[in-house]
Amino acid sequence: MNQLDPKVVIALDYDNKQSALDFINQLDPATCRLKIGKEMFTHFGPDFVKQIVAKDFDVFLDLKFHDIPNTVAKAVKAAADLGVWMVNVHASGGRRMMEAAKGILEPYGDKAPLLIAVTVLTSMDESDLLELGIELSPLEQVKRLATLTKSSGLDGVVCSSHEATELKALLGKEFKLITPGIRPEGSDSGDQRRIKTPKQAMDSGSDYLVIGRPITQAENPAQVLTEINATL
Ligand SMILES: O=c1ccn([C@@H]2O[C@H](COP(=O)(O)O)[C@@H](O)[C@H]2O)c(=O)[nH]1
Repeated sequence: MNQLDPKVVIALDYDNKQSALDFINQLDPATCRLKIGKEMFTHFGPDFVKQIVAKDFDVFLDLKFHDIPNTVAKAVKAAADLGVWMVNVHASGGRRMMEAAKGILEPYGDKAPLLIAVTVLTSMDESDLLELGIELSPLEQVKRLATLTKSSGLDGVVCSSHEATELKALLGKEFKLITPGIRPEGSDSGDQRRIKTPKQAMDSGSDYLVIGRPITQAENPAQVLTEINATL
C-alpha cells in the first residue's frame, strides 16, 4: 500500500499494451494508483497485472466478480496472489458470496488486498433500475447494498459520489468509498450518468476517485493528472 495515499485511481482501459505502458512510464506511483479492468485483463491477462505491480503501483483489479460463493472466493484468492491493492465483487451476489470472498483472504493477514463491492454502476440512473424491477432511487439501492456489504465484512464499496455523503454518515468514515463517474469541468460525460468533478467528489466524502477517459484520452494525460491532483 502506497503510504502517500494518492486519491486518483486511473482506469487503464487500453486495447494496446504498449500504449498503456508508454503512459504508465510517465507516471509516478506517488501521484496515482492504477486500475486494470475487464478490457485490459481480457487482452493481456495476469502477467500484465504482475508487470504493473512490479513497477510499484497500487493496482485495483476491477473484475467485478459475480458468481456462486466458491467460484468468487477462488477468483478473489487468485487476485490476492497477484499482489493487487484492491479487488472487487458485485454486492448483488449476496451475503454468502461476499463472506466467502472475505473469508478466503484471512490467511493473508495485513497483506490481503482491500475487498470492496460494486453497488449500482455509475452508468445507471433511476430508469435503468426500474427496467430491472427495482423501484428504488439509485441512492436507496446503493444504501441497501452498501449496508449489506459492510455487514458481510468487506472494506468498502464502489458507488457514485452522489451517494458518498449519506454513506459516510450511515456506515462510518473507515468504510471506503471508491467512486467512478468523475468528470473534470467541461469533460464529456460519455456513458456515465451519476457524475461529479474530482473536487466535488472529494468534498462529498469519496475516498478514491476512479478516472479513465478524461485522463487517458487527453492530449497530455500526465498534465491532466497533475491538474486534477492540484484541485484536491
Ligand atoms: O460503477 C462503476 C464501476 C466501475 N466503473 C469503471 O470505472 C472506469 C471509469 O472510466 P471513465 O472513462 O472515467 O468513465 C471504467 O473502467 C469502468 O469500468 C465505472 O465507471 N462505474
